[in-house]
Amino acid sequence: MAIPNVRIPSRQLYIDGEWREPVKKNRIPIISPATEEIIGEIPAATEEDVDIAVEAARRALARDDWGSTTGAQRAKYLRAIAAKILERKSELAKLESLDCGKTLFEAAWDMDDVAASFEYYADLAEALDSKRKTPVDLHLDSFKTYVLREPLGVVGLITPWNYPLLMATWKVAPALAAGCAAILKPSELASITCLELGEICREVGLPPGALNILTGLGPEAGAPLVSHPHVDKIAFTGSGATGVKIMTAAAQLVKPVTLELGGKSPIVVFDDIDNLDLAVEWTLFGCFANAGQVCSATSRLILQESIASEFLERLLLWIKNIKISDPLEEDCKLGPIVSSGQYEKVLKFISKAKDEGATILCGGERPQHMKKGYYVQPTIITDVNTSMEIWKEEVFGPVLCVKTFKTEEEAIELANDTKYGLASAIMSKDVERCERFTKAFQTGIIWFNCSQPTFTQLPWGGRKRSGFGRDLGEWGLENYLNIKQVTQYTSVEPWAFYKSPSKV
Ligand SMILES: NC(=O)C1=CN([C@@H]2O[C@H](COP(=O)(O)OP(=O)(O)OC[C@H]3O[C@@H](n4cnc5c(N)ncnc54)[C@H](O)[C@@H]3O)[C@@H](O)[C@H]2O)C=CC1
Ligand code: BAL
Ligand code: NA
Repeated sequence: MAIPNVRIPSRQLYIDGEWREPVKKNRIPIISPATEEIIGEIPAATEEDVDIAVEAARRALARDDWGSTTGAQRAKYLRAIAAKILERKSELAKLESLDCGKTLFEAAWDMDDVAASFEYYADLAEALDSKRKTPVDLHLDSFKTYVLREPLGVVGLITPWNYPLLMATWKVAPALAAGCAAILKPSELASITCLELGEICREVGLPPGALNILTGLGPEAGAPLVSHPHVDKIAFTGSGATGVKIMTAAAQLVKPVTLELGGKSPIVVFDDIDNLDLAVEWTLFGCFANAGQVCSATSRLILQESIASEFLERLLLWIKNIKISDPLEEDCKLGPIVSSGQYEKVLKFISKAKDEGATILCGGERPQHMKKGYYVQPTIITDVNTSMEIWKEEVFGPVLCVKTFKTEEEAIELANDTKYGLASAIMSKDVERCERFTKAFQTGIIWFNCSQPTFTQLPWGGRKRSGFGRDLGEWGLENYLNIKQVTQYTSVEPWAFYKSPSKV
């Protein structure tokens, strides 16, 4: 892909189909994770802007041009958005890469996934028309009933920085498909492409207020959305700590939430694998793609003892081939961490692991050849025990910790030895064993002989401290629908529960 010359657009908040300056006129600098320089700025919304956006969303729902649309009509908007994303793919990919530091190659992948997701939910929006009203046969003469699937209302979508436009799309696309009016609050660490989604919505003529985009800080722009009485639901992806705050605030209003939080996912490798290199490559990809800043990263390698030394030797050879560079450089496979705060946090995890007695088998530091930017070498940590922080806590960086096992039972116990429950992977050629692990793994996502491939059609979400609810697939759409039952008495006979006065 030729790297286009792009300018970072200077945008305002996207409210009611227009660009609007934040009431308090505050802005937040955009800091390049690759150079540490300020490369632009984004508007910073506050409570006042949230109020204006919620009103705009409510008006959109009350207006025929959004509130009375069929799924087929909404599908046209979603397809038009997908087409614009693809038209601007190389530019958007570069903006994403500049903003969050992911490699240009991965950013381009994200843009394909974004477009595919809008197209997928366009199909589901169309299909919704025939399911909008579903009769339920009670086999009774005196009652006729049906169930309606309606848009849930005004929804608040709070998203992270690791896949900025993709994580926003996983929520925006189904919310619009369902007919909701949405307010998106992307992460202050990477909002550029989400603001461009606003421009795309404007260009395709999405009715004003159907999607509003408020950039800004979590406590200033996210929290008021959660506690706003006219926001009917919050869908969140991000850290466990913020998830707890959101659930607590939403509970005061009995507001439904879905939470996609972090993980510390295992990848279990058995000695019967046919192809060692294949397993090694998936292990690397499972932990180092997107510089390890993936909620489902398989960051605990659980390795059968009989192949441990051979496997680790191969891992070290493969790691040498990972090109660490400016993420826009061709063939870059590991870019910087998103921000100085996250960078410091990752390095602290590594030094704590050392302090606790673990061995840094490779990496563990800033790569010597990168003088600027928040780069961390791909890191493998061994001699880990299950009480160490590095075994228990999500690092969100390119850090793999390793433990070995002898028996299948031991492997299952280690895999499930975590408060999280997002994903698990198993590498083995024994299909029956893989089936046993499917049952035993306490996670919402299971990968056999791979790690991380993610498809729009399949449910995405976790258990335990990884949260609840599912993005993607038909489950993603259900998040934004209100189920309403309608029961009609069709008989002319009296109900006859009370004694009728006419008969006294
Ligand atoms: N599950 C996942 O995909 C992600 C997990 N994380 C984890 O979170 C850690 C910290 O990253 P952060 O960027 O600080 O995550 P965060 O959870 O604070 O941020 C996610 C979103 O929540 C918003 N937010 C923050 N405080 C809020 C509040 N009180 N009310 C409403 N919204 C609020 C943020 O502005 C952002 O849009 C990472 O080190 C990583 O472990 C981070 C990003 C994605
Ligand atoms: N693979 C994208 C899911 C996430 O990290 O949130
Ligand atoms: Na950024």
